[in-house]
Amino acid sequence: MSEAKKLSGAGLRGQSAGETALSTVGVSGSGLTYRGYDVKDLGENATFEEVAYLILYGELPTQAQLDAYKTKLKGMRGLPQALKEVLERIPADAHPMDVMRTGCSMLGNLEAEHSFSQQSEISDRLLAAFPSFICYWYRFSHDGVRIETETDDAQIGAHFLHLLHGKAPSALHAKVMDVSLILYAEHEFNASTFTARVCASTLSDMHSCVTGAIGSLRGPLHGGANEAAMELIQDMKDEADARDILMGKLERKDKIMGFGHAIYRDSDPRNAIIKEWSEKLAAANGDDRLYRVSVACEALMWEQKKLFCNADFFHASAYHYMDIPTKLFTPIFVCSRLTGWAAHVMEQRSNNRIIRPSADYVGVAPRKVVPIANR
Ligand SMILES: CC(=O)SCCNC(=O)CCNC(=O)[C@H](O)C(C)(C)COP(=O)(O)OP(=O)(O)OC[C@H]1O[C@@H](n2cnc3c(N)ncnc32)[C@H](O)[C@@H]1OP(=O)(O)O
Ligand SMILES: O=C([O-])CC(=O)C(=O)O
Repeated sequence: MSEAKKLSGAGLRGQSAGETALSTVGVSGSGLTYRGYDVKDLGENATFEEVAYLILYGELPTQAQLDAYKTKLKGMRGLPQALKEVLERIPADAHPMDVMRTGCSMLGNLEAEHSFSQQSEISDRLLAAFPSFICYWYRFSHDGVRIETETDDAQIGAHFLHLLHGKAPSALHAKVMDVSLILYAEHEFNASTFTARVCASTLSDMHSCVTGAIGSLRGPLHGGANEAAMELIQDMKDEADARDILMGKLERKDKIMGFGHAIYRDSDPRNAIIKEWSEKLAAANGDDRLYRVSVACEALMWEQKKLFCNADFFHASAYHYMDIPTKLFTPIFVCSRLTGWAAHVMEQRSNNRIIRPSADYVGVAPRKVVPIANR
């Protein structure tokens, strides 16, 4: 078993910022559990709706609870007219993460959280509505169509692909989306979740917490890495080309997106799972170039830097094989991580003290204001 990564230095690394009962990350160097269940076990033996229920409500559902939950979520997919009008005004060249942020914020105006007793309803509503509003905006701004966001798909992953492509996905694509949503659902005190918790600690509303979290997830050092990884691999012709491109980047000391992790030491347990599905998609697709160059990148990064793929790297090829436009990669992460964010907000609220750390002052010594005419 590997040792835990040495955690110290800037970025609050290694400092406990609170307690959580939601997940463990890299407790023994690698490994990820949601409420005590290994993510691999969940990926193999549960669906995303079961995992969302586990994260938001504390236990895996019974069949009756799951059926009722799926029916409930299905009934919450519609968008208010005012939100559609806002989405229609956002230009096609906007970043979809900005669309998510605006959509979440707008829904907070239309369906505000007036009391914390509404927190579970609001979380379920966001979980159901996120795929609707990213696809509504995308299809309107790119194809000029106003889609109907209430599909009959039982699961969120299939529903997303259906809205995006205008037809129900294959069983393989629906399965991969479902697993992907499970992998991205929760990850302890990562940057976006911590953003949500800081916001929650002021006793703010759920939509504000989630809107802030979306902003944090957008950056390429966090969720935005899956898009950046796609941009890296998309033009690699073959394994040799992949090695040349990466060596050049390493010589220039560029960051390679989709590699490394703040907590894990020698692997991210989500990588092996999505990598396997990417390989299956490549085979089904009949063109495995993206998969092969990704494997070559993985080998070279380990050989040269002892850096491993995080959850984002093989998601790039997997999503591409399912015809998902690159700029929608990080919004899918949002559709999943909403579960973790919302559960952390609820956990923070249940035992709250405002999060307000201190800073080490490194500025100038105390001084007097010089009258403006003498400066
Ligand atoms: C779902 C997710 O959010 S997973 C993370 C997604 N983000 C990325 O893939 C972006 C690329 N990766 C990174 O920038 C980093 O690895 C982070 C942000 C994830 C973690 O950052 P840190 O905890 O500061 O990394 P860590 O302490 O392990 O870095 C050790 C060294 O490896 C280098 N390093 C880490 N990751 C990379 C990388 N992807 N490419 C090149 N060098 C890297 C660091 O620059 C550092 O070098 P230094 O000691 O010379 O400064
Ligand atoms: O934990 C982190 O720092 C980033 C990450 O992998 C995640 O949020 O899924």
